[in-house]
Amino acid sequence: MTVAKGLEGVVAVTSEISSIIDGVLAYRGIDIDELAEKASFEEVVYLLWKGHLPTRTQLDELKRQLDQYATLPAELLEQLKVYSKTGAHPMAVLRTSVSALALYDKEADDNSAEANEKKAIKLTAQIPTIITAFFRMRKGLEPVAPKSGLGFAANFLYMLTGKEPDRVAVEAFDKALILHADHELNASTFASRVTTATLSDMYSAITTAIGTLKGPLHGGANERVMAMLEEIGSLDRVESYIKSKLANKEKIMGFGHRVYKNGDPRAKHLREMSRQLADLTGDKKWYEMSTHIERLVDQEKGLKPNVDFYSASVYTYLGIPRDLFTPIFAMSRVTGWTAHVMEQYANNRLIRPRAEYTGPYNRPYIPIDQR
Ligand SMILES: CC(=O)SCCNC(=O)CCNC(=O)[C@H](O)C(C)(C)COP(=O)(O)OP(=O)(O)OC[C@H]1O[C@@H](n2cnc3c(N)ncnc32)[C@H](O)[C@@H]1OP(=O)(O)O
Ligand SMILES: O=C([O-])CC(=O)C(=O)O
Repeated sequence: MTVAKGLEGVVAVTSEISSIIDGVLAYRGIDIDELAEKASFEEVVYLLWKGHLPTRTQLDELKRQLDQYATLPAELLEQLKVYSKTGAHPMAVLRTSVSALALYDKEADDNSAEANEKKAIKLTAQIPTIITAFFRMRKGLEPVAPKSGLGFAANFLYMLTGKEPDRVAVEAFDKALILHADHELNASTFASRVTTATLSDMYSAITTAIGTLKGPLHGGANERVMAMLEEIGSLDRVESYIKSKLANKEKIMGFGHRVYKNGDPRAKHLREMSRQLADLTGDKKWYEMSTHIERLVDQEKGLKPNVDFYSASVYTYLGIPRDLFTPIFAMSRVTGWTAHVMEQYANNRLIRPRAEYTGPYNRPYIPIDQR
């Protein structure tokens, strides 16, 4: 057997959803650079699920359904109140809450294409409500109910703060959601497909995916980037901090990638957004520290920033607390996960690789009294 450690280079499925070819990321064949500049998040969601861009009528209908399903079951809101007193991380709360949503959906175990399309909409609509309700309850505040007609990005910021956000914040946040929506066979998407391939249900697959995204080598890196920026604290401390981490062979969060070796095409958009928000807020510290780190890590290790690096400063400039960064990633990526779940059901085969056994052979069973 040849072992591909970490499954590097292994092509495990065929997919029509997103591609990374020669460092270019495309959703359904459309370059992410174009989508980031021209599309809205809802258009991208439709594109990922249906394979083509929506007409105005189709887009309005999707927005209507996202509004319709954004409210949470009352029982889950009660549960969230309990979770808000535990000190739990929002990703743990999101994982548990998405699993719990299945208990209140009569179609949870219906794996038909129609039921799965509806569940994809429900999950996408409800995750922002879970994140924001938990965030507010944790601060002793009442949750803010979703407001129809605001749009997905604006509604999240509204439910977070209780105030309608300004246009610049909405546009930046919408673009960040587009950039995070799908990414070929990344670890959490793969995990969701493994669960789906046993013919389990969509809620199980998305619960699996959230648990996988949470790790610091994947989506959890964005929160760690901000923790690092805060620990460094000022521009003049960047060089000694980074050089000493690298000398100790420690990883710098937000750098490196399994697939991109010459840079992640999403990072330039997030860098530019960080620059613009730094200008707008008049607080250039996080942006200047980030660009300095980027220069140093490239110079010392030849590593480039991934999607998680500049999203940290972007979300901070938008006033979003650090431990919501990965839940926000999940709130966008659930659209890609559900697209992959539906694609997997449509052409399923159990995913079951092999392991090369490296343990001992031919050992006798020793009775318990003789051990
Ligand atoms: C949305 C996302 O999931 S994007 C990725 C988010 N994760 C992070 O930002 C965490 C930091 N980055 C990493 O840990 C890695 O680059 C990964 C997990 C993203 C990719 O990992 P792999 O493809 O397995 O690469 P691997 O970890 O084997 O790294 C190869 C070499 O580059 C080094 N390296 C990779 N990333 C980094 C980093 N961020 N900082 C310092 N060194 C690094 C490794 O130490 C290793 O060096 P060595 O050959 O001297 O041992
Ligand atoms: O593709 C990966 O390995 C990780 C990543 O960038 C993503 O999930 O967006």
